[in-house]
Amino acid sequence: MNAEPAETAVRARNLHFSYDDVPVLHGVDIDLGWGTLTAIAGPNGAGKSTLVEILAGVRTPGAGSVERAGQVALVVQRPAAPDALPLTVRDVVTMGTWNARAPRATRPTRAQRRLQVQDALERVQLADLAARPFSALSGGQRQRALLAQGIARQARIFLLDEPAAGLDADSRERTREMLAAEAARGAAVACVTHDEESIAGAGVVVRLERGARVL
Ligand SMILES: Nc1ncnc2c1ncn2[C@@H]1O[C@H](COP(=O)(O)OP(=O)(O)OP(=O)(O)O)[C@@H](O)[C@H]1O
Repeated sequence: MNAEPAETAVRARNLHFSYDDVPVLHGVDIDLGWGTLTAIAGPNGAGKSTLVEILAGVRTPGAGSVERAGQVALVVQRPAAPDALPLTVRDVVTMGTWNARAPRATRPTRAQRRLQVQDALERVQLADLAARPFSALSGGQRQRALLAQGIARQARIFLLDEPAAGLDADSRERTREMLAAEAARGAAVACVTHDEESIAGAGVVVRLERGARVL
């Protein structure tokens, strides 16, 4: 059953973007559907990361529009958080439950937050590593911890930027399974990927070449 208010989670139209004066996106349209796993494929430099950052709202397009029908979690493999910060994996996931904007009466209690965090850690198979320093995780594990942070935050739109290199086959498979599971729960999931199996397993494949959609 799909209880979401709209079929489209993210709707972007006619996106243009330039770094300084170098145009890298030329009029890209993309829709991400609830309950759908979308693979964003294409050669190096095609503009995939830039597109995902615009969809997530961390970059502003030079022209075009983006509508989001839910909260977004952007998952990158090498987050900007300095490695010197003594955060455990559980701390990072718990940060997802801080919502200063919510009225006090609707904020989860400490016990509810603990359950949300535990559920999120289990869904990404990191419960065993919860007490580890976040900085000691591998790239794939960090990616899963950030996915868990989004789950704990109850984000319904997950955008992942997976670099070409760095994940072994087992890690790629785990990530694939988790993303498919979140999509099966009704989330909108989009993943930049060079992994043929991820592309084959996605419900929708979007392909960018030189800043334009070819699929
Ligand atoms: N911060 C930046 N400043 C200037 N140019 C940039 C910047 N980031 C990316 N670019 C350029 O914009 C273009 C698109 O880059 P982007 O990272 O979006 O592509 P991509 O498809 O994600 O590539 P990859 O598969 O290699 O990650 C490339 O030509 C890149 O060199």
